[in-house]
Amino acid sequence: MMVFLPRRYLSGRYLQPALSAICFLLLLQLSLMAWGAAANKTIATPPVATGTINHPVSLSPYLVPITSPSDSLLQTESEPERYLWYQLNLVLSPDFSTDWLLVFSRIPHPVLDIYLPENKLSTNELSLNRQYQIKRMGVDSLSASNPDVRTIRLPLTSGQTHKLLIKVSKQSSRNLAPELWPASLYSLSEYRYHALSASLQTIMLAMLGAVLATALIKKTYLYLPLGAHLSAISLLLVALNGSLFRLIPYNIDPGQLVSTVTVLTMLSALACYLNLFRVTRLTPKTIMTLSGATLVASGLMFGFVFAVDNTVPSLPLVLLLCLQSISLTLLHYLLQPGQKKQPFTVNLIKGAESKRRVFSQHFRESLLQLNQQDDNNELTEHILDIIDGTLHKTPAVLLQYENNEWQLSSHSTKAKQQIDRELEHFVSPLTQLPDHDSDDQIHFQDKQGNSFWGFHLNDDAERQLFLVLFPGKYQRETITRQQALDLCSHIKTILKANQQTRFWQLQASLDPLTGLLNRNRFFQEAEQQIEACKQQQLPCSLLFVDIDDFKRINDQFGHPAGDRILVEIAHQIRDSLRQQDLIARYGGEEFVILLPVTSAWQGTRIAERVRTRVERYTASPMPVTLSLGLAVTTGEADSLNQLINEADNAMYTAKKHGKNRLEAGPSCSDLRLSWPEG
Ligand SMILES: Nc1nc2c(ncn2[C@@H]2O[C@H](COP(=O)(O)OP(=O)(O)OP(=O)(O)O)[C@@H](O)[C@H]2O)c(=O)[nH]1
Repeated sequence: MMVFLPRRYLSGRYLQPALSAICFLLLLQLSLMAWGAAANKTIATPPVATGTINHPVSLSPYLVPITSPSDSLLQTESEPERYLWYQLNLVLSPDFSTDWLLVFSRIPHPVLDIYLPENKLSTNELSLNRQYQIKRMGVDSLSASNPDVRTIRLPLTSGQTHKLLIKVSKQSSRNLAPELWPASLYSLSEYRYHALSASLQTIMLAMLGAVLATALIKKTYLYLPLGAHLSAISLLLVALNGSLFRLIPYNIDPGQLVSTVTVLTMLSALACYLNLFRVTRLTPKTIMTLSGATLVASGLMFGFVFAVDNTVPSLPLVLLLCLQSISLTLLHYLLQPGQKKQPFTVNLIKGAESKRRVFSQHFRESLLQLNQQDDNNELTEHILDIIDGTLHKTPAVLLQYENNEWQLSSHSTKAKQQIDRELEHFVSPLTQLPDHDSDDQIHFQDKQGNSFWGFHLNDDAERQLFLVLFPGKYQRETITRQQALDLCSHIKTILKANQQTRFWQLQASLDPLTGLLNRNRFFQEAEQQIEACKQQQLPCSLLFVDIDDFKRINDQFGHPAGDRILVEIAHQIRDSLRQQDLIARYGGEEFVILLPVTSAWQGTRIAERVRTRVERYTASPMPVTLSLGLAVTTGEADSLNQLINEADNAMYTAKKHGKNRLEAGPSCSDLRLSWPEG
């Protein structure tokens, strides 16, 4: 039962007192048993079996030892000292006239003769005298015609007292005291009951073994209630078979013990159902199955406790209990309770077949606005607004995975914190979703029964977007799964369109060979930057860059190799710039670089860095150098075109002065530059 407790109760603080209490109860039980055994010893003669209405006849677990048979005819036996004699008196209630069987589980004695009363003799049994017939069951008397028979039929007449004499050899092959012979007396119907319950017992023990093995292999506590239940029902079957009565003190009423174990069996079955409710994902079908089974289990229990009135269960009830145990075991294997350490049960739910619901015009318009969202944060904010408006304020958390990092956004701080706390348990199933159908979702359920639905929203490999909704507890969800699926499906469509638009916009802005900005895009971006700097009265510098003697490279290595070198040099230039600098391929082997918020002096430092990096770049088949021209904004009237012209002219001056150098335009006149020669 410990497994139903929250883990904090398993800490030392609670565990120690619990263990002490259990030890105390066990000690108490042992003391009572010892007291019972001691009290039992004071009874001189164990009771002899007698019949009543409720117990027509029962066998005393102790046979009464007698010094010699009372019958004078039996004293004619040779070597009487080799044998022990026992007597069993049976009184069969007048209401019962069925045949009775005396069953021995084991016969380790060379001689075991049963002297039966003479009435109801059958013709093929040996008659010794008028009063008794002998049934030889000892090991020495076994032969092909008398095989190992352990069961004899007793010719008992209703309402009469029967005296049974048992003669055994003193030595037994296993030195087993006769008092401990496992023998039982059954009516014929009881015997069948015994055989059936023995088979059931085997099945239950096999299931118990399988369940305990599963619990060990999976290292999970979740199968333990089932283990306890199967143990209880196995114990019940053992008790019903009668074997248990020989292991317990005589003064305990076996009927009461069986009743107690029966109630324990039913209670543990109920505990198993509760456990299944707790640890499995509850679909309407499972709810129906589990509720029905729990009702049957409760009905059985109340029926037994109140109607059957403290007696041993009937055969149909035992059969029902066993069937219930089998179905409980099957349920456990079919519903597969979640793993240990996993705070959630996690299930993949395949996408619904039904068509998407058509949303209102207003909703579609609000979704379409997603197209205009360039900024990621604005986009997530907008998605959250839509979910708020559409899903009746169902808490939602957006999980973004970008640059190996998870970012959470939500309008509900509580929901965000909850996901944040258990992030690793959420993300590992969520990241499996992109491999599934787009409408598939993950259903998480925590131990309190709260559901979480996880969806994958986009197909962008660099930036994955997931949505986790908190629809509510068990089946009392605020929204239907279909509503959530419809919404996600629409968001996915829009995000895809948005992503494609952005992709093509980006493609149109880039130079196809080098991947740098193209001229048009450079003009758009650079004009905005210059305008922004002008407003804040900050300088902007512009560099015009040309690769020296590129024709020679082409001529020597061919045009394709020239292309590769051009790309490599372009990347070398880009990598020696700051993040805010804009670089574009101006044409051929020429590049323009806008350096925002950069004075002429800072511009010369950056230009020099670019020049030296390319000069030192040795991976190309021949040394490559750059000629650069610098211009800087000086006042209100500066335009981008003017800057480019001035920097271009300065670059030509650099070519004229020997290449592999920087020349500054007139706008940088206050600079006193000193460049290394050639
Ligand atoms: N491989 C390749 N070559 C290009 C590309 N664009 C322009 N060129 C070549 O670059 C060379 C430019 O030659 P020029 O303008 O004479 O100048 P240069 O040889 O670099 O000499 P200087 O500018 O005086 O240092 C031409 O041969 C063009 O064919 C290109 O995309 N790929």
